[in-house]
Amino acid sequence: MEHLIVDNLTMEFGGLKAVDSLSFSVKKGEIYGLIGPNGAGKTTVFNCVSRFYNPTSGRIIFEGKEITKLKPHEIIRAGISRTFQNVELFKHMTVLENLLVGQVAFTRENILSAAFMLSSVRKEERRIREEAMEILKILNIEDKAHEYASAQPYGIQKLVEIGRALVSQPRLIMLDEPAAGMNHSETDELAELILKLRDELGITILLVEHDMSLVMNICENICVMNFGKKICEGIPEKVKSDPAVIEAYLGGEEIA
Ligand SMILES: Nc1ncnc2c1ncn2[C@@H]1O[C@H](COP(=O)(O)OP(=O)(O)OP(=O)(O)O)[C@@H](O)[C@H]1O
Repeated sequence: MEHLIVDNLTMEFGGLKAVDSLSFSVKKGEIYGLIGPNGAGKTTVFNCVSRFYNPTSGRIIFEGKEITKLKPHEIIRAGISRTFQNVELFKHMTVLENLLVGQVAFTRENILSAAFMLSSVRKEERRIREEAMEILKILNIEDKAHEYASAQPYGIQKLVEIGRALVSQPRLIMLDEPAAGMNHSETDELAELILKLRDELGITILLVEHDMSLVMNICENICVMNFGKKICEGIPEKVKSDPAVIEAYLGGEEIA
């Protein structure tokens, strides 16, 4: 079943078509890679799907419903969340608090009852904390829960960023260069984590990443972009040996 369909998407900035008539679809439970040289348009696609950008034309369909006109917070409620290229944590909060920020919006209780701290609200708070701790367990960083985010090495901060994207219980998560700045062993652990998110939580993964060995190892299908357009799509073996892909990457990153 198609989980996410990007249909003929175009995003123009002035005269520049950052995304140019792009179509691809991601199946439910798939790990799908979106790759391409610097400036190819990958992050712009994420920004269109998460509705930070208003696409110039085209449609985005999630679970059979068109989401092209939804607002960013409605996208999260619809079941899609994302991470960003640069880690943007609240550095003076603990790791756990970073996951709890913004959670009030998701509770079933209203602000007025929260003000009186009704027992149902306290229960709701407890539930949210327990869920956040569960996420930290999945990420294998529950022992860091009460430490400051800023005290963590970069690799852990990137996991906290993924944790924040998980609190809304997404059915599809878009990861924007999660391995950037990670060393080899951190990247291997990240690969295991992404597989776990898919296999154990059933989350569909859309991955933008420059680390080609990570992409080739865990993605089932890959869309390669260059200058906003799709130049190749398919399984890793096909993409790796495609002449247009090799040409696009010449002088850039090597394809593992
Ligand atoms: N808000 C914007 N205003 C103007 N141009 C933009 C904007 N966002 C992106 N672009 C341009 O769109 C093109 C695609 O950028 P984008 O960041 O999507 O590429 P990318 O494939 O994610 O690159 P990288 O791998 O370097 O992150 C670039 O030429 C970029 O300068």
